[in-house]
Amino acid sequence: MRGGIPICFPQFGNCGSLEQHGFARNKIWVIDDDPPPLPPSDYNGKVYVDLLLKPTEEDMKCWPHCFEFRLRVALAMDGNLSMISRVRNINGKPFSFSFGYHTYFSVSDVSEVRIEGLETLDYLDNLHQRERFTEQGDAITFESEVDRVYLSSPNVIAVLDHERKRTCVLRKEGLPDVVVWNPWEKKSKTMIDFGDEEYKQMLCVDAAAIEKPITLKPGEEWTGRLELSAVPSSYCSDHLDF
Ligand SMILES: O=P(O)(O)OC[C@H]1O[C@@H](O)[C@H](O)[C@@H](O)[C@@H]1O
Repeated sequence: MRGGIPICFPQFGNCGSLEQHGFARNKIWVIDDDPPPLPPSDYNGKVYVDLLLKPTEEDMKCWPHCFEFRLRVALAMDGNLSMISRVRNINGKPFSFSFGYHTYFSVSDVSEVRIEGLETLDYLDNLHQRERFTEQGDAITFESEVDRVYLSSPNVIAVLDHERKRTCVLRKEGLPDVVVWNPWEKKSKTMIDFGDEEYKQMLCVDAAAIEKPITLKPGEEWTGRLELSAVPSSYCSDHLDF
């Protein structure tokens, strides 16, 4: 079974020596029982939890850098979901990492979905040895396998689901890249934790930092934010501030 928002850290994909998408998504995180409060400007009736990840001795063997990762997951009264990742270098030396919120969207029919906000951007195509192309179309639509890293994207992206008359809006900060992935029919059949037909009802649109890894000096902290909201499709894209 697949879904949710796995955290890809300290490596996105297979560009590096670590396991695919890094180790963070396969770890048990600890709940911080006494998290710092939300800033008053952000309070707005939100409920939140802070999850912490620190490297184990085993992690240090394959990635020898000491860090603290604080993930705040906040849910607002209007249903908006925010994820705030803070990575701090508590090491004596600088380190670099890549990162992604590997967000699985449930859609009515992927052939009827389009993404707005990525048109005209350059992307690396994972299906062509990461060769660089430039997006030509108006909006991104789907009729075959897609596995791309769109570069230097705007901070607002919309996933429009016509059949469901719903638009999911991604607002991001600190995350210049966007990965778009759907395995389509042939690849789905090779994935043991994925039904043969499940590609029709999903689409991954991941806010990420991949092309230019993040480097932190000792004591430095990086923040990457993602906010997801769902609005009726009639509201869409003219009202969005791309
Ligand atoms: O099977 P995994 O490790 O969860 O990865 C799924 C996909 O995740 C995407 O983000 C990658 O771009 C794809 O290349 C990859 O196949």
